[in-house]
Amino acid sequence: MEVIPPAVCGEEEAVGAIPSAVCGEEEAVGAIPPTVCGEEEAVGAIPRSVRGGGGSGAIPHSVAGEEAVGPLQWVPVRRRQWGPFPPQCAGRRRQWGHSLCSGGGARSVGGGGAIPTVCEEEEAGPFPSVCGEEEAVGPVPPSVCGRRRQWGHSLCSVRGGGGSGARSPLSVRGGGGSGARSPLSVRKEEAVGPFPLQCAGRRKQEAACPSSSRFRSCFRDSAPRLWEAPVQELRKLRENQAGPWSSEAWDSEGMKLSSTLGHRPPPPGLPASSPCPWLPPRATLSRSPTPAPRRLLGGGERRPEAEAMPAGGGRWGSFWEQRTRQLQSQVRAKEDKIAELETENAVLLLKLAEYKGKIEKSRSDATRISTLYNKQQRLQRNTRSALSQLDRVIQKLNQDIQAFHSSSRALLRDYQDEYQDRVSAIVTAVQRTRQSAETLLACQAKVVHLEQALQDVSARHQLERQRRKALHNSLVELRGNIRVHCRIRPLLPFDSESDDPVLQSSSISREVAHAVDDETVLVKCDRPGHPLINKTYHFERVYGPAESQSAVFGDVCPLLTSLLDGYNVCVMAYGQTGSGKSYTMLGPHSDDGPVLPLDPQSDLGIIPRAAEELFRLISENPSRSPKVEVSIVEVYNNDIFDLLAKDTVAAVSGVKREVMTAKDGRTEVALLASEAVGSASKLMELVRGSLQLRAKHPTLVHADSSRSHLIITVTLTTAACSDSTADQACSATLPREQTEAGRAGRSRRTSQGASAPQPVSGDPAGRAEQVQARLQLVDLAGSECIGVSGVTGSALRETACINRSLAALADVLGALSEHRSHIPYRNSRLTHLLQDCLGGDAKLLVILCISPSQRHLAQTLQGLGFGIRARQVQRGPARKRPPSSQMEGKRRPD
Ligand SMILES: Nc1ncnc2c1ncn2[C@@H]1O[C@H](COP(=O)(O)OP(=O)(O)OP(=O)(O)O)[C@@H](O)[C@H]1O
Repeated sequence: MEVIPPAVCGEEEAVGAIPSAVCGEEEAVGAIPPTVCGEEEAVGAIPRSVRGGGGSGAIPHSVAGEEAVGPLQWVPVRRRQWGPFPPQCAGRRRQWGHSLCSGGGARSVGGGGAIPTVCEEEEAGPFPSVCGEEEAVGPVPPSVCGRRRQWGHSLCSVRGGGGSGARSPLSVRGGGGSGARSPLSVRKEEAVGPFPLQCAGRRKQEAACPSSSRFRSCFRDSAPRLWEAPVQELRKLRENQAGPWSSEAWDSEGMKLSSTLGHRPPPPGLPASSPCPWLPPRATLSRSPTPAPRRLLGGGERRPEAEAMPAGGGRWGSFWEQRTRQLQSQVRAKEDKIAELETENAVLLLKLAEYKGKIEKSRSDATRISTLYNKQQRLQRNTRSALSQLDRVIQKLNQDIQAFHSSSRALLRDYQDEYQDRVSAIVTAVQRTRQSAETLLACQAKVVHLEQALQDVSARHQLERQRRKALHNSLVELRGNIRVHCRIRPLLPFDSESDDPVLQSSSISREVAHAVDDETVLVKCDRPGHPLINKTYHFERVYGPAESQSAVFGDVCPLLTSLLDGYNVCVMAYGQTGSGKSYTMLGPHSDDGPVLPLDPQSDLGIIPRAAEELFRLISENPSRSPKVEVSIVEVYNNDIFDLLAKDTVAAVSGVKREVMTAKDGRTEVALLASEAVGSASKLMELVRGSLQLRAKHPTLVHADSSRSHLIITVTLTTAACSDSTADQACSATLPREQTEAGRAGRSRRTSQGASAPQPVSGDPAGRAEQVQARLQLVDLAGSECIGVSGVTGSALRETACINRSLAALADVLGALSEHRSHIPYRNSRLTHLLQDCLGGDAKLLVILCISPSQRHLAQTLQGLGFGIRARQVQRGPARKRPPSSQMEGKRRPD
């Protein structure tokens, strides 16, 4: 912005004629000339930051002060138009100013700014001298030189040689090289061209600058405000100079303006006495006698030419011409400066865009950073909360760990204590175990020794037992004793059903009979109100409740061998009702009766087993082929019924028969039906048929009680053999003891003159000698107590007959045991029928069946007494049956 100094204005008025160029500038004071507007726009467009930067070293000191003051003053605004000045240029300006103001000495430097003001340049006077000084000063700054060159006829044209290598500030900044120019600087130079007039070039630059219109509008807004202070000051000066200038006022105003603009030495050609270098010396001024009132020139007004120029020329004319040229060159310099500033402004705009882009980028970065920061904050909050939770968890874990450690230590201590205790206990136990092991080894040695000794003793005991048995059997054979085996049946359900209520309520055991061993029976006589009495009974064999049918038959089997050897054999089951007689002789009750063949696990009794064994033995020696005949009778109510015979008249089975004594002394049933059988099954078939006819009646004790004595007689008729042959045959079949006993018996009987005839080798009539042996299997009816069995009527009579017949049997055994002269066989048809077995030479085996139940104790004791009595019978040794021819001549009377 160009402002006309007041000094100049006053001077113009004093002169009376103001050069046109100056007038144009004066007009610009009121109305902004286009050129000035362009500069103002450039000023207004300069960013504040850039302006601030321009003051660093390159801008005179007044810039900073005025910026701080507020409204821009005219001088600082001009200085600010220089914009950012390179430091090196600042130094050159300083030199330049020094050269320009060489007459003033240090005044240019003392102005505080490195750049000489336009006023100083205006006051520089004729430039040839300046140019000479400038050349002498040194290289002109490229930017300055470049601009000077463009102006051509300006003072820079004078120093054109020196500026040949100069560049505009942009070119210097862009490349700095001598030939290289930035496109921007080139455009500017081309646009400006030879500087004809400042406005033309500026207008072109404005057109080239896209923001010039915006700058202009901005300037219009800010120009009045910017100009207000200088214009006011100028008006004040002119008003003050309305009258003739006094020397004091002149000096005062000059000094004031000089101090305002900066204290600089006056330009060459001006007297040093002038207080203001802008004003001519007071003495050289001529005042009009009637000074015209001072006024400011408005825009568009033109000072009359007569007033503009001094009338006479002369020194003032040359001054004004020089002044006009100076101002024109100054205007051109300003125009050039404006272009430069616009260029710089464009550059700054580019920078501004760049900075805006950076700012946008920075904003986006800041936004992103802010987002990240927020995320980080949230993450930190989450992390803090998580850390706090984790911290609490860690604290809890630490507490748990401490508790665990404490408990672990306690447990460890307990474990160690327990471990020590256990170890000590184990050590003690090991020591004891070692001692025990040693003791055990010693004991084991002893046990081995004792076991060997026991085995020896057992072997000796078994041997002795066998010997004793053999001796006992020999004794039995020699004495002719009746063998008595006792069998104790198990307790059965019906035993408890009919128990006495008194017994049921008491703690007395219901089982009173026990098999102590295989030869001893123990009976505990424990009755309420009576002392306990234990009675033992010894028999040849005692079977406990658990012993099977096969075990019982095992002791019967040797008698079958004796049967085949010609001995009469009788197996009789004796006992109370329900004691197991029929079970022992026949087997479990069934409607079909015992059925062969035998199952090894079968419960069949002695009769079916004996039948099968008999035919098995016969089959083993087929050379002898004995004839087997079977007869079956029952003694029912003291009558003998032939169960194999059938009364054709009465058409009933079971014919009553009578017992008779044969010529050989044997008792026989007259007209007894007998059937030859060739097999065990045939034999058992007859047995089953007979059992269908056998009298049975249920009682309170036994639901299937037999009411008769069943006698099955199996007669074996075998061809007789000589003694030697018979002995050989007998020795082959009989047990050794029996053979020996038989020999002993025969020898004894023979020596004693026994009536039994000896078998002969032949029959004088030429008939073949035959030997008969009988096997009688007797299932006696059970003795019973009438009060217990609860029978009445015919059953009562049956019971009475049964009891009487059994009593007769017991009497016979008693008589035999007591060796009475009279044996009452005929007191009962049963004893009469069994006379040969009881008192003869038959091998008699009585199987005494007893019940273990407390309820049957009396009958058990009675049965055991019968067995003991039977054992006491000494009938002499058993004998083989002689041949029939010998038997005919020997009849023994009853
Ligand atoms: N040793 C035993 N093992 C299993 N049951 C047996 C035994 N002895 C007998 N019994 C059973 O006892 C019951 C009576 O037996 P059994 O018919 O043989 O008596 P009993 O002496 O013949 O009687 P009665 O003289 O009245 O005919 C039968 O049901 C029988 O099965």
